[in-house]
Amino acid sequence: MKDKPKILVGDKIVDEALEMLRAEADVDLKRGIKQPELEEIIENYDALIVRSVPLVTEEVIKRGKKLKVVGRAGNGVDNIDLETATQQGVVVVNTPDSNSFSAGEQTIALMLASARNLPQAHQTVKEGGWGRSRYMGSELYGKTVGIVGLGRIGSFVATRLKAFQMRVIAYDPYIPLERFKRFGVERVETLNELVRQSDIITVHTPKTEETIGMIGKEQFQIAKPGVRVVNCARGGIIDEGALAWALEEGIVASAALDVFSKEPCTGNPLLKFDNVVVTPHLGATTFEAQHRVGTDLARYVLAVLRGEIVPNTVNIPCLLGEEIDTMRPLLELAEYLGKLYYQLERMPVEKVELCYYGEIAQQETGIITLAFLKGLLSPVMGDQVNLVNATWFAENRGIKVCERRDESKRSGHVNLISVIFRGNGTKVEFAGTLAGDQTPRIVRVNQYRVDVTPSPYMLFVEHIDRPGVIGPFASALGKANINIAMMQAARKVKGEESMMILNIDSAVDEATLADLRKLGGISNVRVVNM
Ligand SMILES: NC(=O)C1=CN([C@@H]2O[C@H](COP(=O)(O)OP(=O)(O)OC[C@H]3O[C@@H](n4cnc5c(N)ncnc54)[C@H](O)[C@@H]3O)[C@@H](O)[C@H]2O)C=CC1
Ligand SMILES: O=C(O)CCC(=O)C(=O)O
Repeated sequence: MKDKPKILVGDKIVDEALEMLRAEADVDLKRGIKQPELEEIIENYDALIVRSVPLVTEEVIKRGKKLKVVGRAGNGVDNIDLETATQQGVVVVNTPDSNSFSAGEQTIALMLASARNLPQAHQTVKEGGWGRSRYMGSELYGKTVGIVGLGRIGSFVATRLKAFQMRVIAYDPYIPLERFKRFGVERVETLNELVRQSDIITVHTPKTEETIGMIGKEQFQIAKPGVRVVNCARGGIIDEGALAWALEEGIVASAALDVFSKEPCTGNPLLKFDNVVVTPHLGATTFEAQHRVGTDLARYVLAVLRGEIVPNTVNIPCLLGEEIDTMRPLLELAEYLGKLYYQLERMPVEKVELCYYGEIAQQETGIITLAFLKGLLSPVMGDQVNLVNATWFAENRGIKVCERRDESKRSGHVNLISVIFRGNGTKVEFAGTLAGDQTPRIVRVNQYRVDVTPSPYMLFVEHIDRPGVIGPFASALGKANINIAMMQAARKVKGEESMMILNIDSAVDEATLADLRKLGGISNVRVVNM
């Protein structure tokens, strides 16, 4: 019996999620695990589950010799070294949709709390005071809110703030105008334009090289006096030093922060300002979000461990849940076409051209190309290659990969994947399609038109097209007790070099192969295992 996979859970996830994991795996829960311990024990685990801590560094991933998947219970993956995970073939999955409502609501809660001085007033009353005049606030009604990043959370915040009758403007150069229209948001062309017009600025981008410090001194210098800022995305998107300066200068009326460049944020200079409202990274901390995050992630991690493709895989092209089912047969076909190459040919590959014809050309083909590369490299690299690192391995082996899409049908097929391999000045071509029942079929092997269903044991035989060749070949297999399930002969020109492809029911041993190769009219016999 196969050993159960081992999963290390490095932070709190809901009990229901733990139960789901325990049904299929051995689970160790080490809430709040520290870096040195993580590095020491990670080699024992197939999967690691984290929240925004601990850091999943290069060291952690490289030491995780068995590690197949890192699950992030939440959205931001800035605590995971994605590059190393990708190189090592470790799948990184997250649950970006599961906590958006909570993070969006926290943003609005923070916005209101800081505009109305709620935490400060609360504290005064608790301490026996009253002091109503000290806590004069501002309405949201009629104000302009500037949203930086109109993704999941930004758009959630936009639609809620419209109900407050605010004017909502947004800056997000990476999304089409249609998305702004859908949420009734005015698009501004530049960040500075957003800053100039906003009474409140709220940031909702990921933390990237481009977004770190994007609201900095330059922006505070052109902002409306009395601007308020909210950061419920990632610490440092609003530059903390520049914010402290703008608070000192009285440019910023208030700031509300759920996230910090260093967390926990003990000792952060922003804490000394009365008009800075803070929470300890609570955006996703609701019962509902944690339930969704935990159970969604448990499902994804277990599926990856079973070898399935899941939505929200961060380091392969993103697929939606329902797309995966449509894609599965195409991925299988592409992998077969890849697997065929090094089993039939010896020429080193310099360039691969994948051409997607027909309906398939309308699909997101990136992942199909990955499946092809996985198939291509696995006969020479074994299990270490997977969808995640296939591109990296191909690049490292100097294989250039090009994709082309053409929506017209080719050779009468509704879908066709054609692959041309180039190297040493020569060219090899395979093509495949899906039959009506969605089973993968190989329909071209170089100049031969065929129609073959890939199977675990196959023989590709080059022979002369003349009587008395195929019969003895089949008899020799029979004598070796190897059953032929299917057989197909293809030729270009009558009487010349031809190809026969056989699906057989068991492996052929070396001695039988040697006998087959000696038969009259046979020029080459190659074994293909799919
Ligand atoms: N405080 C908390 O507990 C939580 C924080 N988050 C954080 O919230 C942020 C937003 O999350 P989602 O909305 O789910 O992400 P998302 O990926 O759906 O949206 C991000 C948007 O930012 C835009 N963007 C990227 N670079 C930009 C730039 N330079 N200028 C303007 N726009 C840019 C993208 O085009 C995209 O539309 C992330 O940083 C995430 O980690 C998410 C959940 C909980
Ligand atoms: O609660 C957490 O783990 C952090 C949530 C978060 O920041 C995220 O999902 O990006």
